[in-house]
Amino acid sequence: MSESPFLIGIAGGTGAGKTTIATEIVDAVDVDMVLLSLDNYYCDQSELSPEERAELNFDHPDAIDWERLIGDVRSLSENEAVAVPQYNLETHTRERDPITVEPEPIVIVEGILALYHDRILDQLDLSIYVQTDPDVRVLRRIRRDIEERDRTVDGVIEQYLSTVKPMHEQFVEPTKRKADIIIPEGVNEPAMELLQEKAMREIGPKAEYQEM
Ligand SMILES: Nc1ncnc2c1ncn2[C@@H]1O[C@H](COP(=O)(O)OP(=O)(O)O)[C@@H](O)[C@H]1O
Ligand SMILES: Nc1ccn([C@@H]2O[C@H](COP(=O)(O)O)[C@@H](O)[C@H]2O)c(=O)n1
Repeated sequence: MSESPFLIGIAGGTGAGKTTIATEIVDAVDVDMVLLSLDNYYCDQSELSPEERAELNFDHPDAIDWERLIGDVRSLSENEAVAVPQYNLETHTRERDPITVEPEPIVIVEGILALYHDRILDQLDLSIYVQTDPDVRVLRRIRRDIEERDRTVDGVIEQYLSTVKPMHEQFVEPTKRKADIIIPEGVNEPAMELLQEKAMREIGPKAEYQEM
């Protein structure tokens, strides 16, 4: 692959539907893609006790290992493979072994702060902000965190009020102004069709070139 991949950033509050949108684009467009989630780039906290880890603020930009993320996005944009860290959201720790990810014609970077850092933003060809009502997001989050992240209702509510909501207002929501496109309420058919067409248009000539 000689050309640079097309880089898409998808930001938005917790539970907005970022992962769902990214996955739908990957599934619907007949081109190989890399999906890079900011959830993989949380700093390792294994030196702390489980109780101390659970108290951390995971919604402040300092929670993210930006150097690693910025380096990996740059490597993928230069068609180099990367070793993506694997993060365990139940234990708040980084797994021992990363997973090697090969470059592909489309790279999607997805996470609450995907549009926060200028060194990521500068590399993006298309920036998207998913805007979903806070009450919808928090209801989705309660269900997801209990089912998938081994959390309790009380824990989710406490975390939401103490860090998730204030950090959203301070750091996540303002990145909406940096987005090329704002998608309301997560996955919706017209928006998905437009995004899929856009991805195909951008990558079409490269895909044809690859087949030669
Ligand atoms: N448009 C939608 N309608 C209903 N449920 C949705 C929709 N989009 C996402 N969800 C659900 O909400 C939860 C959070 O969605 P997700 O895509 O993981 O959000 P994010 O990545 O923004 O945190 C998941 O359980 C998902 O299945
Ligand atoms: N150890 C961690 C790391 C992150 N979180 C929360 O995840 C949210 C971001 O993920 P989304 O899929 O919801 O975008 C973020 O709001 C953090 O609070 C966590 O709980 N524990």
